[in-house]
Amino acid sequence: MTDHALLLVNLGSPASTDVADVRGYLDQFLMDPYVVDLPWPLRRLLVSLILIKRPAQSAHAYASIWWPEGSPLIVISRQLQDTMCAHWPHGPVELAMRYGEPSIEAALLGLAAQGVQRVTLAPLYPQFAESTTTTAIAEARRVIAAHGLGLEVRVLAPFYDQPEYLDALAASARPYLAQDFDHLLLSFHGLPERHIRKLVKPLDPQHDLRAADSRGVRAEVLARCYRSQCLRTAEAFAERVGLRPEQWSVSFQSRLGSDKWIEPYTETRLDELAQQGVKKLLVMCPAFVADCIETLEEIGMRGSEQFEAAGGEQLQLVPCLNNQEQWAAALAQLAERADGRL
Ligand SMILES: C=CC1=C(C)c2cc3[nH]c(cc4nc(cc5[nH]c(cc1n2)c(C)c5CCC(=O)O)C(CCC(=O)O)=C4C)c(C)c3C=C
Ligand SMILES: [Fe+2]
Ligand SMILES: [Fe+2]
Repeated sequence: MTDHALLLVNLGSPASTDVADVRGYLDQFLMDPYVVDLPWPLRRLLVSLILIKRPAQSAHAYASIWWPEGSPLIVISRQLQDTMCAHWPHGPVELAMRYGEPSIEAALLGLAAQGVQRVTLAPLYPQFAESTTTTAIAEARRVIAAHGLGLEVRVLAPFYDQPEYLDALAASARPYLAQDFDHLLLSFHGLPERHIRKLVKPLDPQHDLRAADSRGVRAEVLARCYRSQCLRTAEAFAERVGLRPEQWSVSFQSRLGSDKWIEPYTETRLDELAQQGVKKLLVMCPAFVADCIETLEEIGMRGSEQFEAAGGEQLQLVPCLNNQEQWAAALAQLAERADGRL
């Protein structure tokens, strides 16, 4: 059977580092109601305000990490797509981005035109958020309905606690953990607290968005709480690699706007750790399966500078899973048993 495709989906990047391209990309991204969850007029106003200064700042940041072949996120995702072909015997392996190119629409239309009957949709986000997982699924659903595509789709659920993902993460980190280091910071992408509260409050009005660990979180709450899933990933990872509690901590990066985002903030932790005497800091970003502007520029460049200015000696960024063989094999196993509905 060669009519069962695997569709890898990640977030996306601007087409180039030109300010106009970055502005168009940010506009598409931030006008997504799953990302800025405000009614359209307020969303339009807020995003237009953000788009006054942000495109130039982001274009500068993208330019500092851009590769000759293009955006690291897209280039690495293409490499993973190639590697996955050897792990997916059921049909083509395609790549799509939620924003920008290659689009989910083009990918699904292309697969349908090739005679594909079934698609396993794999949003490449280990932890669940509406601003990542849900919007990717919603876009696939929209495309299929709009074009009347008769595709049978299965969805890979968030895999924050799945042994294959955690084992790949542990294997990728071990060479770095074998070196001399004082502390490991697991920096996850942040999220406005509101995004979590609206999903979790109806299930558990008392749910603690400042909790230090994920112990005791009920399964149905865990399934909706991005922050608890990040903590669960970190706890399971630390156990796998045998870290003592004082050797690691969790933080959340990339805050945008003036809303309250989940804490502790990575920026704050970088200063605190340096002030506590940490000299050699390792940073991993397990919410990202591919290196991107958020890891390479925000942590690897700006985070390093901040840590050193605060008295630290060296911040070493552990690369994301990227195109590592163990990760590709893990993803194939996860995709094989994907059974979520579109
Ligand atoms: C890993 C999961 C991600 C979550 C959750 C997420 C939420 C989220 N992001 C923004 C705003 C921005 N994110 C940007 C880049 C970006 N975000 C993710 C992943 C998650 N985002 C990735 C993989 C990337 C990298 C893209 C790349 O091209 O390398 C950006 C653009 C860059 C910048 O200007 O800083 C913005 C803006 C919000 C508002 C949000 C939740 C509400
Ligand atoms: Fe983001
Ligand atoms: Fe939680």
